Amino acid sequence: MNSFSRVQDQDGVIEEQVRTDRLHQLFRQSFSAVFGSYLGAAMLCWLCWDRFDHRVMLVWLVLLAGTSLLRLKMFADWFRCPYSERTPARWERRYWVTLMLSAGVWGAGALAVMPTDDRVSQVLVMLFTVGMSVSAVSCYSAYRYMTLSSMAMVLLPCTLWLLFQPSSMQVGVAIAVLVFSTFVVSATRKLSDALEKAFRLTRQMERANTISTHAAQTDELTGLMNRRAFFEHAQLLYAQCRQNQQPLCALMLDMDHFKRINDTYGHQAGDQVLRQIGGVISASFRQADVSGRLGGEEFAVLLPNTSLETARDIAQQLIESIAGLSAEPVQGLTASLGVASTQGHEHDLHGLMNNADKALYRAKFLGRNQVVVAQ
Ligand SMILES: Nc1nc2c(ncn2[C@@H]2O[C@H](COP(=O)(O)OP(=O)(O)OP(=O)(O)O)[C@@H](O)[C@H]2O)c(=O)[nH]1
Repeated sequence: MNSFSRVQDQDGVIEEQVRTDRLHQLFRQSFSAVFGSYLGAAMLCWLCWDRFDHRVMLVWLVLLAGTSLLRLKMFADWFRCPYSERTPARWERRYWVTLMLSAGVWGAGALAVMPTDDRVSQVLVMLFTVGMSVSAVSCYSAYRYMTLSSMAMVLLPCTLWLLFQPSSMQVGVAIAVLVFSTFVVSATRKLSDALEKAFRLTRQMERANTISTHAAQTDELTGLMNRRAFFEHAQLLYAQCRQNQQPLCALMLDMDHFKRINDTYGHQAGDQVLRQIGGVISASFRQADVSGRLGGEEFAVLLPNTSLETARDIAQQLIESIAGLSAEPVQGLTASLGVASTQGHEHDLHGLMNNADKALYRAKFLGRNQVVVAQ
């Protein structure tokens, strides 16, 4: 994969994360709206009890109760759903459908209960529909299209009806509502843009932080942990093994006559060898093991819950894997290894590493290309 498509890929991941953040925000923001919309309708009915047709009012409230229950069921499913399954692909459509149902019943019901010959009731109904639309801005701002369409479903039926009435007062109210709505519509754009920008910035900062942390901990040449990161992880592993009363083994590896490789084939060939050693180490150990390049051509690995015998066998296999490497034009690569364990010893991490180091130098002293176990 080239760097351009990698960047595109990462941008795609961020876009998906932003979409998911918006969905979570939508669910967080709008739970109370389910009760709010029903209460609004109930309050309007109570205020206009003597002015509305009771049968129409009852049908409206029953239908609204149905859509509210549908929405509550959706929220219950959302809260029960595992975090990993709260994805836009799974929830956006369901949310949209229930919202449209609920807003549609609200808007159509408001028109149905509104008496054609009672101006006071008409103004009250309009007051409530405007109130409902404004609260949609605060509840659904993470999704502009949801805000706008729920506003339209609630507001438009009554407003359009008023707009085509003979009285100038009714037409005036409808025009005022439409003018007012245009301001709200432009506010929704700014609000949802600001939210999206905030989500994107947060995700980009998280990504930059991950990249810089990884860079600060990684040895560029081999891809293994660098010295500092190795000792940070080693401390944690040591404490964990001590707490669980498990043995911890340390392997110290040093390439033999590496200076000769550099001098004979050049520094770049030496770098290539180190890269290959990094590859062998990465491929040879478990996830629970901690490995790193301590500097130059020296590497270390910590093996938790491993006996000294197993660690020695692993070190021997490592020598064989290195001998089998083909790093043209370099031939006959060898390494020396020192192995030590906390088993039967009372030393701390530095004591353990020191013992492995002493064993390594003994391996060098004994002629290199071998494993020596610390006594
Ligand atoms: N190519 C390359 N060489 C490095 C790097 N870091 C250290 N070296 C070289 O590794 C060599 C280490 O040499 P020495 O410490 O004398 O060890 P050696 O030649 O391997 O000898 P023994 O360890 O005694 O077998 C030096 O020449 C360093 O310059 C690196 O990142 N890349």
